[in-house]
Amino acid sequence: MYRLLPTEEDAREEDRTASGSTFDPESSTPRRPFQSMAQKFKSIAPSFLYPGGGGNSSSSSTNPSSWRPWSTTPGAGRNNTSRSRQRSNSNTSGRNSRSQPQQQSHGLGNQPPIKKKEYKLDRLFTKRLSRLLGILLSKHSKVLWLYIGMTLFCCLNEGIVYYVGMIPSRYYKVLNDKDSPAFFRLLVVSLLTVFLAGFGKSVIFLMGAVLSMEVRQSLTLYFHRIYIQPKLFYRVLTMHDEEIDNPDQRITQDIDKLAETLRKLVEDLIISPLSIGFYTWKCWSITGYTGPLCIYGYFVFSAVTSRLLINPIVDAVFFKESAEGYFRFLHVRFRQYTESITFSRGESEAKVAADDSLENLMCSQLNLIYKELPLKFLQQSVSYFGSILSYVIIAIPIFLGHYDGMPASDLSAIISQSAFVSMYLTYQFSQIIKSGVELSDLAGYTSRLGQLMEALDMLSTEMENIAIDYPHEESLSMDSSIRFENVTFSTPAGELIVSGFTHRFEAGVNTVIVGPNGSGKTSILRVMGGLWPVSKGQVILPHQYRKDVIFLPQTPYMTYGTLREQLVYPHRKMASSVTDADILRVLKLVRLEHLVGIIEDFDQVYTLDWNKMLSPGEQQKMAFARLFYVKPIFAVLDESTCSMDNTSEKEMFRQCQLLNITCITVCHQASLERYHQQRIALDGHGGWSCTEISVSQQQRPRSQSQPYGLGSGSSFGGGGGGGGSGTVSTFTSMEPTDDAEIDAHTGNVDDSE
Ligand SMILES: Nc1ncnc2c1ncn2[C@@H]1O[C@H](COP(=O)(O)OP(=O)(O)OP(=O)(O)O)[C@@H](O)[C@H]1O
Repeated sequence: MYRLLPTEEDAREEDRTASGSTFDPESSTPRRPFQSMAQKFKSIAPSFLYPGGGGNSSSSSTNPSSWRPWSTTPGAGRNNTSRSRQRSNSNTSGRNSRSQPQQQSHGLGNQPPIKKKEYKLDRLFTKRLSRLLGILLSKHSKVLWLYIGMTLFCCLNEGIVYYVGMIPSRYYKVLNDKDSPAFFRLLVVSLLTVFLAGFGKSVIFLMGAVLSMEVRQSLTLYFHRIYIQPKLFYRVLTMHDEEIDNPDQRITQDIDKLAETLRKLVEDLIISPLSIGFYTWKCWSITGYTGPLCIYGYFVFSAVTSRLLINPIVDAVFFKESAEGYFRFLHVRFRQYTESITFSRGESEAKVAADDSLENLMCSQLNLIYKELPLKFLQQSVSYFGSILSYVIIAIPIFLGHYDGMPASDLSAIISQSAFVSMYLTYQFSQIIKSGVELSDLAGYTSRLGQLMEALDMLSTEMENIAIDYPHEESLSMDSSIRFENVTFSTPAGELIVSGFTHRFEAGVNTVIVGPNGSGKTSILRVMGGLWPVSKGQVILPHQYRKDVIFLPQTPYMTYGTLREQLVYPHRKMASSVTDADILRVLKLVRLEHLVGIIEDFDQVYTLDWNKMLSPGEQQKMAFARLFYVKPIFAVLDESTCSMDNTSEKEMFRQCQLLNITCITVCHQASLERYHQQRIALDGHGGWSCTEISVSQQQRPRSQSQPYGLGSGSSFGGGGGGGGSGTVSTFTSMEPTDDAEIDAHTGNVDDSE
């Protein structure tokens, strides 16, 4: 069966077990000021929150050279079994890598330290941001046009804002002069301009919101394109889940937050250079050089101080987002495994895990809040002090006597103008300082997305190299067999699974693959499907491989949609060509006719309900319905009938035979042999054997059939434990398994039919 990799939760559970301690949120130390909180966060956060930590730099997520061993390098040659094993020994990879850092960091107070300088505003950030901006600002992108439109509109609005800013000084003048007609004219004009300024601001807000949406859409589409790719998707989620935590969260949430942050930055800063130039000139003309000098000095001081305060925030944002992803992931898993948890009465353990994860999240959030505090303080002080500064600036020329002899009405107008101009200039600068927080958020999100992009790049290169070094060739002839020629392959952790496997899966000859747990039965299918590379040999697939070979996993994927779409999954576009008669025919073949009474009609869309409406056995039948609709040459079945009753199971194989579908079956029930003509047995140490299943064996009642591993006369090809291929040994080394019991137990029922 397809093996679920240990998740972070499993890892942490192992971690706790190893340390002999259980985290109890109730008894954990009370929250103390920032330092102790951060320490506590470090101590309880899962190790994946510290990429490359634990003093074990080889597991760093950002260091390409430390990528997991299974990856191939350009031009890597064949015969790398021993090399991959070497690599697996020297690297913290695969299953070993999961436990190693945990052993170092187990318990609650022995976590590896945060790599303080990992995420900050540096060259790497600039590189990653430029790449993201490159995606956004490509030639025909709407983002570019929105940005240009927003810039123009902001410039226009700035003109109106300046006009509004000058209105008070004109009021001072007309009021001082007691000029009533001028006052009423000014009133009308000011009302109109204020209205225009308000309208301008709301249009800018609208454009900003659309811009943020477009940014999100463009980036998400880009990530969908590079992430949801054949095989690569699988590799990220199953083999690189340690390096890239929660890619789903990065795509669904981090991009959204990045888009929102970019919107704020653009809105705040889009025309800052223009406004700063203009208001510097205006300020100079009113106050002389002292005004701009004071404001610029003030800005430089604030900018340097805020720069120092930003870097720690970038780290904190990154870790908070990781903790957020983990927390959400845990709840998704609860939903997914709700029944298993309830059956095993695991609710309290689930609660502890959820509380624990929430505690991590709260710690990282508090950590972020504390780290943002000094910056917030600086920002607030900068903006309040700015208003005082504007009066200090005009005070200088007044006290120096530059405006001596000027009428009071003119002087008050000048004071008002100067106050507005210098306040607006400091405001522009304070916006830049304020953007510091946004910039630190942006850097955090950029790191997370940058990491994902880099990992995906690396994996696609890996995939290309796999394609070059270990080709899964599609046969050029019309030969419809699947051929393994001297194939050797290992697990991602480098453990040899099968050595020198040579076999021809012929159409019309059903083959069963058997062996103890973990011996590599599913892995042979993974190699056949091109999910795993081989280190030696070749796999040759039928000419129309995609059409002729269909894989049925133990837990089929129930797609969201109509029954019609369910049936043609994954070829949704074909749904319209499926007639109602087709549906009824295949439902009957798999004994799911009762569905017709359950669903409203064949075009009614169902989402999660498919999993609720169909039991695991029925879901497996639905997978067979897809198979019977497509009628390929080969059906590759990975324990695909394990949840079915015996009668249904028998019926599925009978239908396969009637429809000329050849089965390649991985299974544990020896009873299934009766539907096959060939048996491939794996010993779990690289050895394998292939034997014919005699007619008498096929028809023997199940209670008398031998359990796997005891078939006399079988012989191994390949080297047990990685020995030279071609050695022959008897099959007796394999232990009898529980299959005998299952067999005897279920056999009676079946045989009675
Ligand atoms: N993604 C992975 N990373 C590391 N090792 C893996 C991975 N997937 C599978 N393995 C290892 O490969 C070996 C073979 O696994 P496989 O799933 O092929 O076994 P199987 O014979 O199908 O087992 P079962 O009978 O339990 O279904 C196992 O030791 C397993 O731990």
